Amino acid sequence: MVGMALKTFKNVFSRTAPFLLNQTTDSQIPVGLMTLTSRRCINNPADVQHQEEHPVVLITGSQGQLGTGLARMLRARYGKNNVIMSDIVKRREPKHNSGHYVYADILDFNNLQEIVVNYNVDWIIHFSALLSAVGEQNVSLAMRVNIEGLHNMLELSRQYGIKLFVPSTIGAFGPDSPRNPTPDITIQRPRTIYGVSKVHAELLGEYFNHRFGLDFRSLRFPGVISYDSLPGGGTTDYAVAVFHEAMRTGRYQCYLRPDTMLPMMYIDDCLRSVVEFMEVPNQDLRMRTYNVQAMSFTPAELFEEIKLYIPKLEITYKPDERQKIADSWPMRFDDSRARAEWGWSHRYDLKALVKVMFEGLTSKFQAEKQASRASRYAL
Ligand SMILES: NC(=O)c1ccc[n+]([C@@H]2O[C@H](COP(=O)([O-])OP(=O)(O)OC[C@H]3O[C@@H](n4cnc5c(N)ncnc54)[C@H](O)[C@@H]3O)[C@@H](O)[C@H]2O)c1
Ligand SMILES: C[C@@H](O)[C@H](N)C(=O)O
Repeated sequence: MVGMALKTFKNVFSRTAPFLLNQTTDSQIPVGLMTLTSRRCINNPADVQHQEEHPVVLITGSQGQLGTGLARMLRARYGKNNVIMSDIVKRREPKHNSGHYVYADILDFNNLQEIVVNYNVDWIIHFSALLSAVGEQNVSLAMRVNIEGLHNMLELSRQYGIKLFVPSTIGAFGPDSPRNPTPDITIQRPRTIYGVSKVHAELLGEYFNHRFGLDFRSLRFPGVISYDSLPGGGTTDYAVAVFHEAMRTGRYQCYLRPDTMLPMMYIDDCLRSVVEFMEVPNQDLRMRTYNVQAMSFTPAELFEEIKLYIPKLEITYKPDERQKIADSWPMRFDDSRARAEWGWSHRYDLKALVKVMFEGLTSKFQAEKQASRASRYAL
């Protein structure tokens, strides 16, 4: 009886003040409650009215290409107050039509603890990262954000019993991997710091799962294409940039060769995959990391499809350092295990992607024009 009571106490206690129980040598982890009282205050945690039946989700790096859309999707599903967006930059969307937004530097463990405790976070969607092209420009920063930041997320999630999602990428494979198709489990020897940091995340996450029981989940995404948010400096960005340039100027200079085939996905499919994957019961997952794929195309194939909308589109090619990265990545993903084991299926193929991009950008540009006309009249 006493043993059981102690165990129950320990379980409850380890969720409320886990850093007092865990033996750790990590200097970033506070040694007592004093550290919490000295931290700066986050915005109105007292206002939080969670819908108890739904998880409270913290999104890191939420101002990037994927974060804003995911927050919208999760708020519609779990309630506005159950989703805490965070980043180190100011929010893009107007304050009045969004929910909680807090400053969170993923390199500041104490700040993360404060947020997790004050908002009673159940899930973390860890989006903060430096992408492939930007990472190669600043390897030290990429190592800090993508590797040290990931360590903080794992430790935080372990200590507070949080379900953790960390996206991986086609960039987690390298020239030694089979490229067409690339299966879930194969050789992974990437040649970018981005790819190395993602393999590191996959392996550490899986280790924390089998060693500590952490509910770690990861999906390897292809290049993600969206019209209402811009990509943050990856090798696949051309497939977004061409739509903007085609509609604004009728011209585009591509930094990849016309025959460079890469896996791609429309953002709605990508974000839906996160939600569906996170909702799979833990015991039903056979792996912690899965490939997900929608389509594969070359720049030449994409531009042909775009020319159905803009026949006079002028394309030139000037491959740069990103070509080498793309040449080492998968051409096609084998995502048969995600389809068979938890029901993944994409909805957008190349034709549907190009259609939705043109429709979305047309409305976006019209709205921008109207807003700028209105502000001119207001002066
Ligand atoms: N977009 C894609 O095509 C794609 C494909 C595969 C995987 N992914 C992965 O999905 C995740 C989200 O990608 P994205 O395209 O939205 O990235 P992004 O570059 O658009 O956004 C990343 C965000 O991280 C934030 N950030 C940087 N340093 C930070 C720090 N120290 N603390 C907190 N936040 C910090 C940035 O401010 C930015 O808002 C990344 O992990 C990325 O590797 C993206
Ligand atoms: C593929 C993906 O991880 C990202 N869009 C990049 O190119 O870096």
